[in-house]
Amino acid sequence: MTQPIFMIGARGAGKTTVGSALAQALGFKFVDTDSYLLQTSKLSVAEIVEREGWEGFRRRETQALESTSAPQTVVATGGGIVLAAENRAFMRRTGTVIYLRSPAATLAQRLEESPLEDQRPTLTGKPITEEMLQVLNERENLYQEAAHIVIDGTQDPASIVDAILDALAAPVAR
Ligand SMILES: Nc1ncnc2c1ncn2[C@@H]1O[C@H](COP(=O)(O)OP(=O)(O)OP(=O)(O)O)[C@@H](O)[C@H]1O
Ligand SMILES: O=C(O)C1=C[C@@H](O)[C@@H](O)[C@H](O)C1
Ligand SMILES: [Mg+2]
Repeated sequence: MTQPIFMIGARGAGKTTVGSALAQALGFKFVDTDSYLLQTSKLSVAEIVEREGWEGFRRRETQALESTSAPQTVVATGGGIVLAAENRAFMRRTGTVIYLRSPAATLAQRLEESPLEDQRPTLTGKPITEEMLQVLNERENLYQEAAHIVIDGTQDPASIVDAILDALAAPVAR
C-alpha cells in the first residue's frame, strides 16, 4: 500500500497527534495541512480568517490538500476539510480516508486543555462544548461519507494507531 492516508475528524480528534505516530509506524512521511498553510503563508488560521474570511481559508485549504498529498504519506487534515465536496472526492479517489471519531465532550475537554487560539479561532462564537456539539451535528454525515475507515478516537494514541494498522490490514471497501 503506497497511496496517501488522510486523517479526518473534528478539532481535537487527534488527527495531528495520531497521524504523526501512524506515519512513524508505517515508515511514511507525515504532513499536516494546517502546518503547511502556516509555513507557506506565514499566517495563522486566525490571521487568514481575519483578512480573507473562512471562505479564503477554505480555498487555501483545498490547495494545501492537493499540494501535501503524495504516495507513502500520512496527511493530517484540518477539521473542516470535509466541508468541500471537492476535497471529499479527492481524498476518497486518491487515498485511504480515516475518520477519528469522538463525542463532543471529549473533543471540548482536549481543546480546553490545549486551545491554540491562533490555529483554532472560534467557528460559532459559542462556548466550546456547544461549539463542538454544533460542529458534529453539521459535519458527522460528511465525515462518515468521506471515510473508508471509522476509528474510535477516545482511546489512547498508541491504541488508536494499533486499531488503524489492524483496519488497514483488512480489505477496505471502496
Ligand atoms: N487519543 C488521544 N487521547 C488523549 N488526548 C489526545 C488524543 N489525541 C489528541 N489528544 C490531545 O488533544 C489535543 C488536540 O490534538 P490534535 O492537535 O492532534 O487534534 P487535531 O485533530 O489535529 O485538531 P485540529 O483539527 O485543530 O488540527 C492535543 O493536546 C493532543 O495532545
Ligand atoms: O474544524 C475546523 O473548521 C478547523 C479545524 C482546524 O484544524 C483548522 O483547520 C481551522 O482552525 C478550522
Ligand atoms: Mg491538527
